[in-house]
Amino acid sequence: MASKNLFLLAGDGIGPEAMAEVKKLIKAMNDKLGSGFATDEGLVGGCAYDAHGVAISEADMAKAVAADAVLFGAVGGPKWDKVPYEVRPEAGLLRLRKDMELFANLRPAICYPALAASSSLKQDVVEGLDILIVRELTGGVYFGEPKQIIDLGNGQKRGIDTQVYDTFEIERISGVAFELARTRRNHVTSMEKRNVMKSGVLWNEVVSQTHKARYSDVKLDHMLADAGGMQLVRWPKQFDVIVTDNLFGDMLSDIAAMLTGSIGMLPSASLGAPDVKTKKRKALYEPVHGSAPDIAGKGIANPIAMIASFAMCLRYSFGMVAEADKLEGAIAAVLDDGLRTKDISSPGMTEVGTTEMGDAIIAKFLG
Ligand SMILES: NC(=O)C1=CN([C@@H]2O[C@H](COP(=O)(O)OP(=O)(O)OC[C@H]3O[C@@H](n4cnc5c(N)ncnc54)[C@H](O)[C@@H]3O)[C@@H](O)[C@H]2O)C=CC1
Ligand SMILES: CC(C)CC(=O)C(=O)O
Ligand SMILES: [Mg+2]
Repeated sequence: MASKNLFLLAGDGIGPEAMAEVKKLIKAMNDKLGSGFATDEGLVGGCAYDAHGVAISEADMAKAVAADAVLFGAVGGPKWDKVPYEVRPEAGLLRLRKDMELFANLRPAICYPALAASSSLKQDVVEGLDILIVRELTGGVYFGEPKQIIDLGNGQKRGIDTQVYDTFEIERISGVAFELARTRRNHVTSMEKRNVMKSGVLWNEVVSQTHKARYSDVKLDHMLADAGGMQLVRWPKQFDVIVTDNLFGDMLSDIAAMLTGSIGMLPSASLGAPDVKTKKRKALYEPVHGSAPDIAGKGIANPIAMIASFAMCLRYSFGMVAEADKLEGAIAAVLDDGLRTKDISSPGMTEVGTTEMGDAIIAKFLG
């Protein structure tokens, strides 16, 4: 069987702790199921800066581009707060997204039945929740130029970021959202701020045109992004697929994370366009959370977001749908058994560390 080449970038903070659980899972799949994964590892973020003075080396960038899929942990932390902006840890992740042209970031927020009572929201608000945020990932204010701080010479400085979207960027991300909606509950909500932003006006127009031209069978709603944030915590089950820009998608998915119990639960897939000849798409899989410096090194991080990101990798990069379903089922089953990391723990549950949670999920998956 041809190898499935995975490039692992664990990063900083809890990144390596969560990635360790996925490495155990990959080894178990190779040893017990003959899954045929070949892995290589590189440095990204603060650890890459410490080693090479950049947030990702050219050699590791080349490996990421060449891999069938990249698994990414998390980057950043207070240790690197003062490094030059261009080489800050987060720049490594942004470069991966941009250079690999990973324009579509899928962030599913699913409330596992066992966690419905432990959300900070009322049980009936989150029970059965299954929404998908489709975040545009290579445009908007994260990448728009100019992006600078200028000295105004009067004791004042001016910080500038630029929100830019072209028609094709909005068209292709809304196409992804409509296609995915057709496999779900056939409903897309587009979020922008057309009341204050020109890019929001264009976003709204292009999503509507794309809908009319190719996806009129899908229900489409438009919502201002601030109201969308409010509706997400008021009655999130009104949504199926949310499509939004890079910045709003970042913020709305952190909000959605708390509907599921913890940000330690939310996986994501960042996908490029399918290659015209091979149909393969570049892909990077990462938890929605960051490096969590406050809990790094304590062995208490929730590895579920990272493991569920690997499940998305099985599904989207390798077509291993049965294995992906089984892995997601193993996560649900372990939660049903009452196992909880600290972030999702509640009275009467069995609190476990990162390693125990990983081991339990792997055992269920193989069992
Ligand atoms: N994709 C990435 O690599 C991201 C990196 N970051 C970076 O991470 C650093 C910390 O950022 P924060 O704003 O604190 O966000 P964060 O997501 O790292 O942490 C926010 C809170 O959630 C908790 N948390 C996060 N993941 C968890 C997990 N798996 N299990 C249990 N608890 C978890 C943390 O302990 C913390 O209290 C910053 O340098 C930031 O730039 C932030 C977001 C994404
Ligand atoms: C570059 C990242 C640190 C931004 C972020 O928070 C995210 O993509 O979730
Ligand atoms: Mg974020």
